[in-house]
Amino acid sequence: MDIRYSANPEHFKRFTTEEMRKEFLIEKLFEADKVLVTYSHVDRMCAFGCMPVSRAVALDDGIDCYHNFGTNYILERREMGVFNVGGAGTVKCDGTEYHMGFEDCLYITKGTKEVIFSSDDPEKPAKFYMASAPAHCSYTTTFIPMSKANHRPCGSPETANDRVINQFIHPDVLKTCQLSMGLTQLKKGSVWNTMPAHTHERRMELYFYFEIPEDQAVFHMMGTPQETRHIVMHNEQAVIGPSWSIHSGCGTSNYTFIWAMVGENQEFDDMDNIAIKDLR
Ligand SMILES: O=C(O)C(=O)C[C@H](O)C(=O)CO
Ligand SMILES: [Zn+2]
Repeated sequence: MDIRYSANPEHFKRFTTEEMRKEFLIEKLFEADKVLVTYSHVDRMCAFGCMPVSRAVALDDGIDCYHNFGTNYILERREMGVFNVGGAGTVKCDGTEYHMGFEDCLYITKGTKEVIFSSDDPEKPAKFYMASAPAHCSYTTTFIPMSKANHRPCGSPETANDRVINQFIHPDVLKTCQLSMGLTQLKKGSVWNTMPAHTHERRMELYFYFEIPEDQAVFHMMGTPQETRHIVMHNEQAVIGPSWSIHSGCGTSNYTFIWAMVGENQEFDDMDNIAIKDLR
């Protein structure tokens, strides 16, 4: 398991490119028949990736659960959101199967003992991207297709940020302890996400970028609004955004990303918006 301790904004000012990447970038989430996990000490958010190819793979495959989480199974005191960003596949939660196509989402409640991933076709394996945070009560495991999400169009072609924010794990859709998650799609020709930028001292945020063409990249902006830096991201990579940092990106093409937030509240619009002219 890859463990990340949190950096503060004063130290961040002096980070080299390599130090920034080591601290915040999650370079690899998918490897055939493995579960890859990054455990961030920012709000104890974890990013998981599982790509089952030749066999069904359990969530705790290769993970010493008691050593890393101090519990008997991973979701004993955690909740989890799952998005499929690959071919069709199935997530089995304590015996109940959820068949998931591309960009379908599943919320898995705290208390789910066994989670097993499989792909319909090894030639087109499913890729399950997951975010998980501590939870203190159980809600209902819920399958959320794109049709059930809240859709919030925003931006415009003139400012190259025409996009739709799709809120899947959100208080208007279902109850969770603290996790909220969604997927933002940029229109062709639009390259900026989350611009104008914001911070939210009340929540951290994890971004997972996908549908970035092989030869393209996203420049993910981080740092305090007065002291910004960037991390170059390639397809299917994630980045940890502490509460003090802006989180915005500019691609060399359009792309899609999944955001996941945890913290003090679940108020999506509780943001400290920053005017573009004030960014440094
Ligand atoms: O494109 C956007 O803008 C977003 O998707 C914003 C994220 O959802 C976010 O940062 C929520 O706090
Ligand atoms: Zn945000």
